[in-house]
Order: sequence, then C-alpha cells, then structure tokens
Amino acid sequence: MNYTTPDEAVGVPGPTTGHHRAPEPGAATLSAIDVTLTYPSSGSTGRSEGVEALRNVTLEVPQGQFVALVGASGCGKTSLLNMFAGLVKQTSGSLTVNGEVPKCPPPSVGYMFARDGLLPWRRIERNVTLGLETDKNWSRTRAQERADQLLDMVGLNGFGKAFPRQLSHGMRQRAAIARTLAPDPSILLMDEPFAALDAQTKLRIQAEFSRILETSETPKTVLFVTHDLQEALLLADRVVVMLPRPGRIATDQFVDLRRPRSEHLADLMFEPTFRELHEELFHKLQEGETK
Ligand SMILES: Nc1ncnc2c1ncn2[C@@H]1O[C@H](COP(=O)(O)OP(=O)(O)OP(=O)(O)O)[C@@H](O)[C@H]1O
Repeated sequence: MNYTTPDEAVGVPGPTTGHHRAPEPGAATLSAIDVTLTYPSSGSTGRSEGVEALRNVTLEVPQGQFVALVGASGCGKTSLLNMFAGLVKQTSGSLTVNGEVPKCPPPSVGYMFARDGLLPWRRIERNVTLGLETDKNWSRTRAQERADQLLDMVGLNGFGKAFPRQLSHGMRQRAAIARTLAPDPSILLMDEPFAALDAQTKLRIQAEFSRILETSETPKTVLFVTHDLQEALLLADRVVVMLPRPGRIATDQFVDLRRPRSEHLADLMFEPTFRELHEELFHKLQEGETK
C-alpha cells in the first residue's frame, strides 16, 4: 500500500505544517474546504441560537492516507465524520467525497462507530455479510467465503456461527471491523472504534487493523476519530488536532514513523520521534482545554 509523503499531502492547513499550497476543492478523496456547520436551535434544549459545531474547517485527505482526528469532547469530530458520510450537511463551504457531494449511504464508504453495533439475533458471520446482502454482485456463497476470509483475518476463525453475546467485547469489535471491511470500502470513516477496549486488546487490534490496511489490495483512505493521542500517532499518517467552541483545526501534523507499522507497533511508542510528537501534540490539546 502506498502512503502519501508529507510533500504529496494536498492542501494541509494549519500553522505548524509548513504546507502552503492552496487546496484545490474536491481534488482529494475526502475534501472539506472552509466548512462551517451550525446546528439549528432546538426548543428542547432551551437554546435560542444554534450551535456552531465547526468553523472554517479545511481538511483534505488524499487517496490512501490515514488521518486521525483528536480533540476535546464537543470539538466537532463526529460532526465532520457525519458530513463525509452524508448524514449531516454543512452550513457553508464545500465538502466532497471522491469529488462529489456525499450521498447517504455513500458508495465505497465504510462507517464504524465506537459501539460494535452487531445485531444480537444474527450469527457473527451473518453480521459480517450484512452489507453484502442487498448487493447483487455478492451471491450467498461468495458472501460466505468473504465472511470466512475476514473472520480469519481478524482472528475469529471458528466463531462465525456464534452469536454476539457469546463473544468478548474485543472479539465483537473485531467482528465489527470484519463487517466494515466486507464490502471492501475504499474509504473508512471510524468514530472511536477501539475506545472501549482494554490497553492490551487495543494494541493487538490496532496492530491487526494496521496489518489489514497494509496488506489491502486497494488503498484505503481513512478518517479516524479518537481521544487517544497514542493511538492516533501509532496508526495515522497525519494527526489533526481540533479545538472546541467552535470546532476548528489547530494543528495538522505529519507522522514520520517507520512503516509497516503493524510489525512493531508496540515498539514505536518508545522511539524519539514518537515521544517528541506526542509531547508536542499533547501540549496543543492541553492549550485547547484551557482556552
Ligand atoms: N444533532 C445535533 N444537534 C445539535 N447540536 C449538535 C448535534 N450533534 C452535535 N451537536 C453539537 O455540536 C458540537 C460538536 O459535537 P460532536 O459530537 O461533533 O463533537 P465531538 O468532537 O465528536 O465530541 P465527542 O468527542 O464528545 O464525541 C457539540 O457542541 C454538540 O453539542
């Protein structure tokens, strides 16, 4: 899999990047140019004015790149993901996926939430094939083969006939990864997918996920929301730090750690580059909290 180098990254905004090329609207796989999102006022919350969730956000993710979004609660990370998924429309600015206004559900996009979202009455293999059932290109036999292959890939060989309740949390999360990958989406939008896992399981699944991306036949473009700065640095090509009230981008940092990451994920966090980036971005996040 090819990863875009910092010089190839398109229109990376922010004061710390040193990239000053003006972004071409729609050139990247995921493109948000000067996007503002204000949720309308709601009588139920007693607010007369709307909530400005995002202000003047410009974010371009070229094909095959992995971008992690980090930032305090309420800085608009999920809102941005939802806009790329076609679930929410921006108030102003331009936002495209593969050069087009995102539809819902957008083709070639896999969306994974923090909760595994598995259907409890379906066996694991039938959860994995869920997204293939309405697609005429997938016969029942091929879909079953795909489920077997993916369950094997995420280390759940032999658990296809189990129900979600019979699996541990980490196993269900891995099944959810398999389900997200089943239709082979070229774009992955992931909202804290590993947040609820214990540290050891998380590291294992992160390495597994990295390996899946590294060995994928087609390049995957990933936008990944996390509160975990370590996770962001271990997995991503770029880490984007967002600040709240209103949500905006503070820093867009290229992560120059060696690849493939999956082989030595646990070791990377002891490398000087990792520590320096961690410290720098940690302070950025802290600054945001205190403003
Ligand atoms: N449907 C909605 N209607 C009104 N306001 C909303 C809606 N969804 C989100 N908001 C507001 O928009 C802002 C950004 O929310 P969002 O969920 O995008 O932030 P976040 O960074 O993902 O937060 P967290 O890290 O806690 O998940 C918050 O102030 C939130 O209250």
